[in-house]
Amino acid sequence: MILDVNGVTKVFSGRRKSRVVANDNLTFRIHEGEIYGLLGHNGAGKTTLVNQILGLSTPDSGKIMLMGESVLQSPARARSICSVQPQSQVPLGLLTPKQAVSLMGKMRAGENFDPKRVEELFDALDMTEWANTVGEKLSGGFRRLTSFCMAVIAPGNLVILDEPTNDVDPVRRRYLWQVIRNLTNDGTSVILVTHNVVEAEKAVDRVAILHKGKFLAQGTPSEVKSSVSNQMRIELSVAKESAEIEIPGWALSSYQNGSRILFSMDPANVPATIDWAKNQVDKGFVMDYSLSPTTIEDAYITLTSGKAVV
Ligand SMILES: Nc1ncnc2c1ncn2[C@@H]1O[C@H](COP(=O)(O)OP(=O)(O)OP(=O)(O)O)[C@@H](O)[C@H]1O
Repeated sequence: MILDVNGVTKVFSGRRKSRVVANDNLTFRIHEGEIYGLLGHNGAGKTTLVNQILGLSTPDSGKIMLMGESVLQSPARARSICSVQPQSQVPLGLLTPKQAVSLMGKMRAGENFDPKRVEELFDALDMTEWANTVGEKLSGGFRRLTSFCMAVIAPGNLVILDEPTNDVDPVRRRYLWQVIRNLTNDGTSVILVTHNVVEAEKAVDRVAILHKGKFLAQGTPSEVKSSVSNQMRIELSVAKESAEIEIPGWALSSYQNGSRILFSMDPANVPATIDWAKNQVDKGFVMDYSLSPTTIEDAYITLTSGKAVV
């Protein structure tokens, strides 16, 4: 096992003697070669948890063991076992991606650093063309990819990636997930910290949903989904954002975000749903629709809103 987090609680003091329970009795384990998704809204407690795994802050109670030893007893060891891509952009200044990634490789691997690995990584992410462009002239996406390469050039046993695909285009996102999967094939474990539930569903082996410091669900994406429902969902793009679509009788729950509307339904009602959706398109109320089993995004919304959404 790489990481064993047991009953970790961290409390901050807020304004006027208030207390913020940023992590509330969190327990989970990560095995070799596993990608573990940590999902949660802003302020859910993800960074607080990561900082404690890295030995940058101390739990008020509970234990964190990294590869069999307590982080508390040896925070420096924890930082050498973990490689991190922070959420904020790394200030590259006048360094090029090639210089920054090579520097990090030399710092982490010393004499074992192989410069060919930098070329392989840039090639895998289709960024060779930008390898020698100074940081301040790079787009946000290439800066993010450079920061990702710095985290994985000489990875520790546990790689922690905080929103690694922010600003990255869809094609390179796919390349990036492939690089991550290849890392895990060599036994490296990954914690993926993200708000992007849809993307995480495809990438992770197991997932935890963190909300207001507590885990609301943990397991494989299928386990988390089935803990909430085994329903179907229809997603609609309405023609006008202001359009108010009447909630159909078969809808078990509904959710609207701008021009996107989701309804959940019992699988037995799929034929009626398709007829209804075609009718909405014919009337010009709906631009298009898609029908699918409920996703982890639905489970996430249901769990974190406390409401029966799709
Ligand atoms: N040093 C601190 N002092 C007081 N409160 C803090 C401190 N650090 C975090 N908090 C509070 O703890 C809670 C969890 O914060 P945390 O940064 O861990 O959330 P997060 O899930 O990483 O959020 P985001 O996705 O926005 O980065 C928040 O309510 C935050 O205001």
